Amino acid sequence: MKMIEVEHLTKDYGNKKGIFDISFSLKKGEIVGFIGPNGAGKTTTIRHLMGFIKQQQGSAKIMGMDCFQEASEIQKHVGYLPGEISVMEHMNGYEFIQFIAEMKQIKDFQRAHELIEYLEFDPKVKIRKMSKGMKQKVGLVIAFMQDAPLILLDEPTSGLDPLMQQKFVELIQSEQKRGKTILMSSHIFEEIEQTCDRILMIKDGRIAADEDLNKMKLNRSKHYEITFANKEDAQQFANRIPACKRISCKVTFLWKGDVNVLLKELCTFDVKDMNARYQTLEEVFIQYYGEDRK
Ligand SMILES: Nc1ncnc2c1ncn2[C@@H]1O[C@H](COP(=O)(O)OP(=O)(O)OP(=O)(O)O)[C@@H](O)[C@H]1O
Repeated sequence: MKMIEVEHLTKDYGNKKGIFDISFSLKKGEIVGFIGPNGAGKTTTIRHLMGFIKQQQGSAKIMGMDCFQEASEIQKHVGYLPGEISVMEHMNGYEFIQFIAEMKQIKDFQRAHELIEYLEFDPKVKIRKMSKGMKQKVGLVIAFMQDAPLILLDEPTSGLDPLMQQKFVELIQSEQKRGKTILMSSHIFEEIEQTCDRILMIKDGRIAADEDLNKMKLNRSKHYEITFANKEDAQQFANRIPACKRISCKVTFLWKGDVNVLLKELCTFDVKDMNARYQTLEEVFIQYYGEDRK
């Protein structure tokens, strides 16, 4: 059975806004990044999965259950971090976590305590006095404390500093080892690259890409930057390399073939410096799906 199964899901808000004919599924144990520009439809899709919105067409199922009709049953099995956390400002962090735990009938607080310690924040601070990042940590504790098999995270690292973003990445990696299935929306390719097996890209309310990241990593090219002793050499070399760019003595290009072919070409020139690195995931996406992917 699929953990998530979305088929032809549509919610038309008018003016070309909403989500249109969205289909995808997640198997148990998959960690999937949901990426797309502001307003693309990520939150709308996730809110359908949580049963907060009724679809106009199509269907959304979690563990075989209809997301809207069986929302309360589904929420028992799903950890959820909303994009915007609406919290009880008068409570402190711990009181709020307890309040949600009671609603979700969670009896064991061990995991919540572990997460509070891991995310390094003081849960006794009143929520109204918390920074955005601290509130986000409260939201993360709530999403993970239930030890649910499926976790939906809407912009999980928004407001977190780089150190905490890294801790978040490690948290996802350890949850994956524990067999969790996770769908997380993000604007940050690097974060998706570090944590996910698959990437779903949404644009203008439609799925624009559904790619296996490991296959994509195997297929990516290397980005070379070569500095020649003079402009003439740089130009002569550039004439032999398709789709390269030359600025003064420097030539940059992508290369996927046999590196020996490249080295043979290069040895006839006076090379001053050479840098090579794998393309980033973001660069691969720009290459496949165009500059306007965001
Ligand atoms: N209740 C609503 N009524 C009308 N339009 C809406 C409603 N909810 C969302 N929209 C519109 O639908 C589109 C998709 O919004 P959504 O919040 O799903 O995008 P998103 O991909 O999560 O964006 P972001 O990255 O900014 O959070 C946006 O244009 C938004 O303005």
